[in-house]
Amino acid sequence: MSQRHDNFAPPCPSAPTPSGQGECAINASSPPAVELHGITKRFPGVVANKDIAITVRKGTVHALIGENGAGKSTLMKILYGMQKPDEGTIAVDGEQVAFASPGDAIARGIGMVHQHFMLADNLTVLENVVLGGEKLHGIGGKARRKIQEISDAYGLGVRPDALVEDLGVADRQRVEILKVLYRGARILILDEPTAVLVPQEVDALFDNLRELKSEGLTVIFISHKLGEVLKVADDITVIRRGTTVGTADPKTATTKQLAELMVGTELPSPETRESTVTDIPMLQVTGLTLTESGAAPAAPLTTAAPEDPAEALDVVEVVEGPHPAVALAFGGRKLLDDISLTIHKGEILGIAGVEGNGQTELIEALMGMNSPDAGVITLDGTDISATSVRKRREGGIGYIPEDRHRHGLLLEAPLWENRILGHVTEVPNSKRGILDPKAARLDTERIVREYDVRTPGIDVTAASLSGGNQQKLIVGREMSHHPKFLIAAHPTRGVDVGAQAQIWDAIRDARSEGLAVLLISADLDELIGLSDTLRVMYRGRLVADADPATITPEELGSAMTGAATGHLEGNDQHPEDGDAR
Ligand SMILES: Nc1ncnc2c1ncn2[C@@H]1O[C@H](COP(=O)(O)OP(=O)(O)OP(=O)(O)O)[C@@H](O)[C@H]1O
Repeated sequence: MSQRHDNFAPPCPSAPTPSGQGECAINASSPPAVELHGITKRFPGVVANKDIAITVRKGTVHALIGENGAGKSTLMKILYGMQKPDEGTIAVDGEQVAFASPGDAIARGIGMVHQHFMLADNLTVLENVVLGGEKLHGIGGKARRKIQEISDAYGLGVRPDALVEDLGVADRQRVEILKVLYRGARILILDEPTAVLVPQEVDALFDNLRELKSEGLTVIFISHKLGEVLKVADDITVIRRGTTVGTADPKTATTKQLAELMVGTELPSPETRESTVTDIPMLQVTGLTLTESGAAPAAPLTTAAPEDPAEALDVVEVVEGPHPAVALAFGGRKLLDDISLTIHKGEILGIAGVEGNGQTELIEALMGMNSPDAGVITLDGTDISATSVRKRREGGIGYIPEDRHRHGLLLEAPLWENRILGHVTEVPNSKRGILDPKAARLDTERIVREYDVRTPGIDVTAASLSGGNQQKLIVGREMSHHPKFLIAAHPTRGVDVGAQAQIWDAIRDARSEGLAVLLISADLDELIGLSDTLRVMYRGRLVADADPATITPEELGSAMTGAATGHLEGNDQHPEDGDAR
């Protein structure tokens, strides 16, 4: 497959070129916002960045794309002072810089918004923004005025006194953006900013980005969503296997061309194949209810390195919350409100919903990680409502978690131990109840091969894999146990287009052999394309059904924000939901 296309130019040279030479032409009077030249970064067994050259023009939105493990995050961490390059130079606004820490980068006007938001829920927007930046504008009236001023200037619509826990995902993201602007950022790095947004929210974010660049700010963002990249970027740099392979012009390039340049394959489509839904129920949930103060916190799998690997590789213990009657007496908010659903053998049931509407609690209830106040869960005809996480896993539940760092991996453990995680008693990890590291290692090597996990070996830690490669390892592990029922939460989040197709294929192949799947995804194309049945979750309730064959992402997106449209088969009276509300 050709690596270069007519629309692609070689990487920009480090020095500004005279005008009239395509995308690299930069107004000589205005130095580029960022110039990276000859950046090389090595990790044991891996060259993450190799002689990278990128020129980011001031006042533009610059997209960084590339397959999983290509080196995008490493490069941005270098620009933000989180990591030091082994070789190469960085120039900001035409001046060479060397950052020892993010503090140095912030002082030079560089801000980064991470994929995982870092706001304190129980504080207000104002408190979150000033936290750690008290010296800038104090903590009172001056800070408030500054926040309002920034919010108005860039159309962010942020309310200083709102409590962060009351804000949706898109609002939180705007607070994060405001926070870096408050600290004086003129160059913003956004790491996969649209991964958690519905289509309408993506459009609003892009309006904000346009606003920022019209004020002369520069945005660099990492994304795997090529359609969005073409919509908002002024320049696109493609990274492949650690090095820049070209820049693309969003005015003329297509997603197909970008995908080819990135991974050498065509853009996959998640369209559902022929239906394989049977009438045999695999998972049945009736009347599942969970109130806020009764919700048990979901403990992490464990992050400390334990002495006994078998102990570490087992799954969480449930922490009991207060008695349900106590919780109700205090009038807790319902996180799950009388949820009933059935997933049949061979069926993928997709749940659409803005994050924070009960999806996490539903997953935790199905896995046995919280204690619902009421409701019955049966798996393949057996009541599992009161069984442990381990028993549910052994009973055939596969689990691709929402948060792979909290619930999917032991970050400091090697890959082969992560392959055992959650399946410690099962073949091939154990033989007659005794751990079999040799077999587990061999099987890890198979998963690495089959799922194309890019790694120098199976003894490196999970933390050293790129985000997408961590995801491939988890999917490979879960599918290897041939579950009866799979909880797939954002199964392709952070995964490049090539690996995405592979994960979709793995799920669909297993479905055609009878796997029942609960699919939760913020990627509405994926949700619509893969699901046989769609339900919409809003404020802890399943409020509507939709037909994946006819619904559009936009229609689904508005239903998710609570405004069910006529295009949905509005479903206050779904047969399984009990009384109409
Ligand atoms: N701290 C580290 N130690 C060892 N190897 C690392 C470390 N950080 C990154 N790597 C390796 O460097 C390479 C580039 O990783 P990076 O996270 O930059 O990729 P990426 O393009 O951001 O991928 P993704 O799209 O999956 O997030 C990968 O092979 C990764 O395993």
